[in-house]
Amino acid sequence: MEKQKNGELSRMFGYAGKFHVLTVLGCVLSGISTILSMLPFVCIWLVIRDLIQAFAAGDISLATGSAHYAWMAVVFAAASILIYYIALNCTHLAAFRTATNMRKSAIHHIVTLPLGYFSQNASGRLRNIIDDNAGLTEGFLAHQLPDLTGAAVMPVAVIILIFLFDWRLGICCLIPMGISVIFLKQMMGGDNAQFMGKYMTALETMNKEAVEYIRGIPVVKVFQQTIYSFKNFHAAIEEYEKFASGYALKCRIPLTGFTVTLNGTFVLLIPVAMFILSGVSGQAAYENVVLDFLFYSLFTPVCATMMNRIMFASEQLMAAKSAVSRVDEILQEKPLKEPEHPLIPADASIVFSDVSFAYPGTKEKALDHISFEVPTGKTVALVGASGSGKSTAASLIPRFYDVQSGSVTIGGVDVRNIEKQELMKRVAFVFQNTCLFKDTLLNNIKAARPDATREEVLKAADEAQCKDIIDRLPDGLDTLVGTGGTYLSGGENQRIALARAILKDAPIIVLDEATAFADAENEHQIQLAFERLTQNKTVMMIAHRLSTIQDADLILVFKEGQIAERGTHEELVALNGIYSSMWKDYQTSIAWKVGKEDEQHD
Ligand SMILES: Nc1ncnc2c1ncn2[C@@H]1O[C@H](COP(=O)(O)OP(=O)(O)OP(=O)(O)O)[C@@H](O)[C@H]1O
Repeated sequence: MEKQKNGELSRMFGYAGKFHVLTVLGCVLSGISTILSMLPFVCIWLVIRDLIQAFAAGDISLATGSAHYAWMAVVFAAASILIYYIALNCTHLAAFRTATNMRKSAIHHIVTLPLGYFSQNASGRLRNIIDDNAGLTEGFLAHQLPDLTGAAVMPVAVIILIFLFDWRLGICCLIPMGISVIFLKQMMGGDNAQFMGKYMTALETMNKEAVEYIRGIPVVKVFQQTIYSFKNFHAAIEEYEKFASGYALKCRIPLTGFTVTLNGTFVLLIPVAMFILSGVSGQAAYENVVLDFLFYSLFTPVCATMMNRIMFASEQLMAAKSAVSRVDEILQEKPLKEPEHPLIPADASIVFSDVSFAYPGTKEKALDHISFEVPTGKTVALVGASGSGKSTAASLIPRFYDVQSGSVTIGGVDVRNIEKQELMKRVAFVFQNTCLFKDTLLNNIKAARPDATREEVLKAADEAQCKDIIDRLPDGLDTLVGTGGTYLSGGENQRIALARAILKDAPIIVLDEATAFADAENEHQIQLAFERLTQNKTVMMIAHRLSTIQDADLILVFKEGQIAERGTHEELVALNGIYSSMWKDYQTSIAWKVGKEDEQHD
């Protein structure tokens, strides 16, 4: 993976676009607000000094400046709050824009990636990276970054105040701050600097496994299992717990040191003040030391608060840096390579020439030197045991993956030399699991061809035998389906998928186990829809139900990534090999089923 040249912060600014100016402005304002927030302490000190001096002189009316200083304190405090409010508005605006742009960039990029990327990266993980990480960055830029800038101004202000009042007491304030930085470094530096990346990976894995677990809840319920049967989820929780508690344990001592040091400033301040007092003589000098001590007493908690803010902001900075890197990881994934000189296929024939393919990250070949031809308008059926490579072969036609050796051609052109849009126009793919978006049925079917009219959608739905579904739904074609919408059965979902494919009217149809989830009634309707869909098309079809493929022009029997047998139904039955025994098994199962039904009718 290409290494990012710029730091994470500048990449965050990159996402903000022109809005990054607002982040900078917000940080500057936050710094000004911090300085202003210290001035009331100076004013209060001046009020106290005025009062003490007047009191010592025995005439309280001499404290003429007190009211003035008190008002100044109010004005500075109000100005500090107002400026901080404006600062946060600026940083929030920029943060919202940054997070939105991060999400948009990732989502726009993701749709350009080969489909195979999604089988390697679970949806739970991707959602976590895109959504949660953008949220994390938003929180950091909106709140912690301006606080961090404000906090960075603090030591400078303390140093100035050291010279303004008593440098010895000022140093007493600075020493704990300095020591607390050492503890802070222990918490955030060394091995712990890598912690946030590992922690977020553990969190992503846990999210991914949680999604898998929730998807599998029906299995858990039906088979009376417990969470422990989902070992991966359990392991992910334990891994997460290991990181979280491991980090907490590592931070135990430095965090205690940090808190104690910051809150223990008085341990230094009081003896040093007493030491200074022992060295002065005269009431005025005595009063001055007490007044200076009072100032630092007031000021110490402000230093502690600031250092705490720095600590939380530093932690958030680690998280935000890691978040940006994760989103960048997605953006660096290579999109599907577009051909430099795209070619147009002459027809809808498909040719696999000596194709071999192994899934990314695996050594085992899912397809091993596969060759076959499907002339335009003909049907090829792929059969074979589970895991024999049928779906893999089908997925190479629309370039869900690219072959590693050999070639897949459509109309004489290698699919890698066909423009993505052109390829998608030519191939309609009906998946094993049909995904319906949370939208109306109309829009779900229209996804295949967004410019289709309502009439065209209705015609396609009718041809896909969806009329009964539309009539049954409360708002017909305008009924909301998909997650949270009206429920459709597996077979009904597949008929909708077939309606989509009919509407698309692509010359090549790839059907992946289109009847797998259907009951008898649905299967009959799917069969009718399928016949309509495949008229005059080149068809590649994967089916376990041998009844649906007897008329195929070519049947390929897959075994461990290779084609073990090929021919028409009759030829393969006569061959007395794998297909013939599959066919016998199928015949037996049909006979058994018919026998059962007869028994029930008797
Ligand atoms: N995304 C993937 N990553 C890694 N290996 C995979 C992936 N998808 C499939 N495989 C492996 O590739 C081989 C072929 O799988 P494929 O899904 O093509 O078989 P299939 O014949 O279609 O099986 P089924 O009938 O069960 O769908 C199997 O060993 C499978 O485990």
